[in-house]
Amino acid sequence: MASIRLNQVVKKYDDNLIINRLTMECKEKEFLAILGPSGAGKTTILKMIAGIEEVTGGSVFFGERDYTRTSPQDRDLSMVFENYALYPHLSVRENISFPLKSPKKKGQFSASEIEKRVQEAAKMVGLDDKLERRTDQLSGGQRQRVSLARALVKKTSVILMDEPLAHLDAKLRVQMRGELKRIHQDLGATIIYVTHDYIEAMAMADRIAVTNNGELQQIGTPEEIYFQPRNEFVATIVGEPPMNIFQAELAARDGKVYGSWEGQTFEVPLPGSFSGKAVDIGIRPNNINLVPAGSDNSLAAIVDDVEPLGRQQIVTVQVGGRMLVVKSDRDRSITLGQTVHLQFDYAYLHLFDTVTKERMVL
Ligand SMILES: Nc1ncnc2c1ncn2[C@@H]1O[C@H](COP(=O)(O)OP(=O)(O)OP(=O)(O)O)[C@@H](O)[C@H]1O
Repeated sequence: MASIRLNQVVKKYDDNLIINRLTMECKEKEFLAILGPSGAGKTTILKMIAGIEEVTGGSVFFGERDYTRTSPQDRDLSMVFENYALYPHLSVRENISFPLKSPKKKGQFSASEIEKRVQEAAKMVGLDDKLERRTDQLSGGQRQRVSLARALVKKTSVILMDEPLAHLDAKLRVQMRGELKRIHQDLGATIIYVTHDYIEAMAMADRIAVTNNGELQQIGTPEEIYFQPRNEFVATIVGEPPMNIFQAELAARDGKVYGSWEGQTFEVPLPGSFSGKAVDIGIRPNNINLVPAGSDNSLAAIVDDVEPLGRQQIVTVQVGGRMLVVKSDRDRSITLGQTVHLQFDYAYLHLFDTVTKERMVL
C-alpha cells in the first residue's frame, strides 16, 4: 500500500517547466533519497507527493490507488522540513502531540493514546527527558528531533523529509544520519528524503534518484550510482573531489589502444573497435596513483596545489593546459611545481560519449 509511483508527472509554474514527465517509483518500506543540485525540483517533487502542490500533468499513485487529486489530509503521510516549523512557545510535548489534536483528528485519539504515542516518538528521537521544555529553549539539533518526532507520532506509512539535517553542524549531522537509518528500520515506513548532499544520500538510502533540471538522471542503489553512473552529471554529483573527466583521442597500435590527451599518450584497455574515436574518460581522484618516474603507462604532471587532509591529501596537477585532481595518501615530499607521475587504475575507468555525455558500455 505504501509504495509511491509518479507517472509522467509534469509541473509548470506559469510557463516555466519545472518537472518534465517524471516517472519514478519508491518501493514500499524503501528509504529513497532524491539527490540533486539547488533548483533541480526536489522540493517540488516532494510537495506533489504530499499533495501540497498540484501536478500539471501525469499521476501520483500510492500503491495501486490514484491519489493525484486526493487532498493532503487524506494521504497517509507526514512531512519533516528543513526549518523545523515548530511552535516556539509550546513545549516539546505539545509540539509533538499537535498533529494528533488537529481539528480533523479531533476525538480520534484518547488522552492516554496521545500520551503513549508522544512518549514513544520522543523516546525514538532521544527527547523523552525534555518533554516539558519549550522548543525555543532547545538547540538546533534538539529542535530537529522534535520536528522528526512530530512526524513519527502520526504513525503514517510514508514520511517525506526535505533536507531535515541541513542546519545541523557536521558532528550532529553524522549522528542524526545514523539515527534516521535506525528509525527507518524500526518503523518499517516508506521514506522519501530530499537532499543536495551526496554523502547523506549514500549513507542512508536504499536507492538514490538523481535529478537535474526537473528530469530524472538515474535511480539506483548507492553502489550503482557511484560505480556505474549513467551520465557525466551523475558521475560528478557523487564523490568528493568530483570525478575527473577529459576527452581523449583513441588510436590502435600493435594490437593495443592508446589514448592521447594534452600531448601525452597512455595505453587504455579497450577493444580495437574504439580506434579512431574520441571518448570522455572519467576517473575518480582516488583511482589515480602517484608513481615513480619511468613507471609503466604513466603520465607526467606538474603539481599545482596540495591540500593536506590528515592521512590523505588532495593534489591538483597540471597535465599540459588541463587540471586533474588526485586523492592519495599523505606524502610530505610532494611540493608545488614538482613533476609527478600518474597512473590510472583502469579497474575504475569510466567512459562517456563526448556528445551525449551518456555512459558507454563496452
Ligand atoms: N511557487 C513557485 N512559483 C514559481 N516557481 C517556483 C515555485 N516553487 C519553486 N519554483 C521554482 O521551481 C524550481 C525548482 O524548485 P525546488 O524548490 O523544487 O528546487 P530544489 O531542487 O528543491 O532546490 P533547493 O535545493 O534549492 O531547495 C526553481 O527554479 C524554483 O525557483
